[in-house]
Amino acid sequence: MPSLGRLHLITDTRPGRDPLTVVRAALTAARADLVVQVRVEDSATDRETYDLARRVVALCAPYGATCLVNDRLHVALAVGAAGGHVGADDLPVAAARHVLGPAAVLGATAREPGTAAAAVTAGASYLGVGPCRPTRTKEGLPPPIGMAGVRAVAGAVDVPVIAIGGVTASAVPELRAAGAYGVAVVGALSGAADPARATTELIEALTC
Ligand SMILES: Cc1ncc(COP(=O)(O)OP(=O)(O)O)c(N)n1
Ligand SMILES: Cc1ncsc1CCOP(=O)(O)O
Ligand SMILES: [Mg+2]
Repeated sequence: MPSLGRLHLITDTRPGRDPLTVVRAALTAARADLVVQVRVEDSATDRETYDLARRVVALCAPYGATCLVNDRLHVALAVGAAGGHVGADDLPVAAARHVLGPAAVLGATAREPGTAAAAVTAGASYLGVGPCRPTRTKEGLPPPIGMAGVRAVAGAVDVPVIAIGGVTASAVPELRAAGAYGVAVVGALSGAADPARATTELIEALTC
């Protein structure tokens, strides 16, 4: 399996956003270092999710970038995505691994070392860890775990830790120092005036 990209762009499908324009811009800057996670609103239909994911897979392919699908693993399989991401309200990790198969990339959300280690045992190939900082992008989240929380999880597992929640380029050095392998962002790219430039800044912070 190729190594996991360090910058995960999660699509912002809130009203008024233009996720495909942001994906295109990020791909030109990050190329194969980019992982695009297709994440839609809960109210989106499977058909809408499929149509978006199919387009993201096609955009990623020429760059060798990775496309994952959040929650809806049947969509991941249908569009030929590299894998998916599951959390507490989704299929259990072992069931997700069963659905996707042994070669797929499978991410799982974790906030503390015990659940993180259990997710890896169940078949997760990376962990999404957070929210590490305050964010307004998703409602109903538990309190941020901070750098100490990221460090605790990273110390407990041997798979890549992807920090999520309020991540900006300026936060990347302390996240890396805490053991994060990479970061997942919505607002840092979706809300950027120049998403390609913002992508370059994140990649430089992640690879310097
Ligand atoms: C990389 C990454 N980490 C965490 C999440 C959150 O997943 P989940 O807890 O299932 O919440 P939703 O995104 O489904 O609302 C993620 N998507 N990606
Ligand atoms: C889906 C999700 N899960 C935890 S934080 C988050 C949203 C992260 O968005 P942002 O990068 O804008 O803080
Ligand atoms: Mg989920």
